[in-house]
Amino acid sequence: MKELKHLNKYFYKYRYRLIIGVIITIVAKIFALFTPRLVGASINIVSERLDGEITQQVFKSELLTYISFLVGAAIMAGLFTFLMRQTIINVSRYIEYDLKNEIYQHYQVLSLNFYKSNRTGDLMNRISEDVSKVRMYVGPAIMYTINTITLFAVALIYMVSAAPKLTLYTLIPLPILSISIYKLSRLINTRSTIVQESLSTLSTYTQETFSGISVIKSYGIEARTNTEFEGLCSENRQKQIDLTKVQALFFPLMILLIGLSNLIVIYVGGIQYMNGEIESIGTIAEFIIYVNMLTWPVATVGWVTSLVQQAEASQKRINEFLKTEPDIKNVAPQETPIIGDIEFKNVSFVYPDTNIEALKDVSFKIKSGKTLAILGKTGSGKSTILDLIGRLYDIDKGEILVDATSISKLNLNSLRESIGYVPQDAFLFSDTIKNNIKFGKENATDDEVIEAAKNAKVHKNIVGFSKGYDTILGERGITLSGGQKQRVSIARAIIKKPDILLFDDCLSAVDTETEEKILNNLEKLTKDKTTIIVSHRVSSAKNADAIIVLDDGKVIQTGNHETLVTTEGYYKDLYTKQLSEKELR
Ligand SMILES: Nc1ncnc2c1ncn2[C@@H]1O[C@H](COP(=O)(O)OP(=O)(O)OP(=O)(O)O)[C@@H](O)[C@H]1O
Repeated sequence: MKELKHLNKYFYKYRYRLIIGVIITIVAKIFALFTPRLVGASINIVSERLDGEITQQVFKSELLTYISFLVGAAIMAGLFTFLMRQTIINVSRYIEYDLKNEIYQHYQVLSLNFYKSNRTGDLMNRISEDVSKVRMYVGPAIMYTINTITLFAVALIYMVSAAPKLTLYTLIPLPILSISIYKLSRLINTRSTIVQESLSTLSTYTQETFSGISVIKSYGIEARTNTEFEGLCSENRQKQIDLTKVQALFFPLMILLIGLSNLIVIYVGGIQYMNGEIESIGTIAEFIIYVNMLTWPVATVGWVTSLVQQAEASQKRINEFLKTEPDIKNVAPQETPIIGDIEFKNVSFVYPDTNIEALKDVSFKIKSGKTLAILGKTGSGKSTILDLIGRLYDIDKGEILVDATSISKLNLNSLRESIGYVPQDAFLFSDTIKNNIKFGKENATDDEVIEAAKNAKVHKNIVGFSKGYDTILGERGITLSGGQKQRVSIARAIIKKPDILLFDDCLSAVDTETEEKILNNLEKLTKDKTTIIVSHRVSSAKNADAIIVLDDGKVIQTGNHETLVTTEGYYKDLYTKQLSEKELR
């Protein structure tokens, strides 16, 4: 129960509703327990009339009274049972909602490293499956426990006062029932987990094949994927059948044990009645109802125990993540205004998960309002520089300064808000184009959206769609071409009018003519902003105020277009190669 202590703050938050729920549960059970007594009394009246002890008139009026009470008690029990669910189960839903939000908000502050070391499926499971299991503890488990305790307490008082010896005999099979249900529930849970795992493998496989459907079709491997899917499906079917087998035992086991208890009541009760140990025949009827009323709560003791165990395990998994501290800490609570001077001083960086040394002793400086281009072979560390400016990772050696202050000392929000970042793989949400652009500035007007799209040279494409800016993009924006996606992504960054703009090879899928037009627009827009353009093309770099060339994490060339085209090295070679390619076209 150690892990479940985390929920105490929520129990406290909803304490009044919970207390009312507990009172309602107790009242509901007290009303429910009137039934056996009233049935017993009604049968006694019948017996007394048969023995001629009371007149027909007394018999009629008493029976009618009992029946009215029976109906009244049933209605009240029903009403309070309804209210019981409305309070306790509702509280469990409130807590489920709070817990989900708590986990989600915590996920948001965790660093990229956390996301790399944990699988997406695992993150999703903890916020959905695990929270649902915890809810079962908060709601049903607590409700059934109060239910069982109240029923037992009240019923036992009634039963012992009516027939103590018979009570003892009646209760004998109940612990057996409870233990068997507990064992069965554990078996059901183990098998359900296996089924869940197989379902998640199946859905991951299906999702991947749908996302990569164009690759599957172009390679003509539909038949192979069909066979693999069938294999996974048949595995899943077998696991489901195994689960159904144990689930199917649940009710027969209960019926068997209820039957056994009924037999004991009739047999022992009958003998006791004949021996005169029990005064009235109605007591036997009363006990039969008690047995039936107590069976389900007793069964739930086993079930609830396994629910609590599962909830404990789930909460443990949730707590593991909630206790994870973000690697990147904000040490400056005050907002820091950013101008945009950037300096790297002997920066080295090793990716913690792969141990790849992506940057080695990198130094460069860029003044606010200037443009820096970074070129270099693939894997040379260009994107890493951009990630480090946004403090997605903290560095091991050296210093990164923004406005002459180490970025680790700047307010993290201010730093990130001052950056407009266009990633290498443009990620668009399944939403309208307009909202995808507005993502950069939530309160942007339509005119601002259009202006940003015009500057990113994508406006004409957008108005070409029948729904224009309201065109919904499919999953990952599949209705747009690669170049269109990149340009929408650029519009999203420039609408924000940030002080620092980072473009990560984001014109690679755009033809050189459009690239030139976009760069011209950007030149105007970024006049007073710090701009870093990562590219493989000289055309994107040639107008930059400064250019650095990276190779294997090291800066191997620094200068501007004019100086670098006249110096032997990577830049000049690239320039010559790309110039001849252009001439060939
Ligand atoms: N998130 C990451 N985790 C671990 N290693 C990484 C990560 N990102 C990049 N690397 C490694 O760091 C090195 C530099 O990668 P980076 O993405 O900065 O290169 P790049 O110059 O931008 O390459 P490209 O031109 O192909 O985009 C590579 O060896 C890469 O494998």
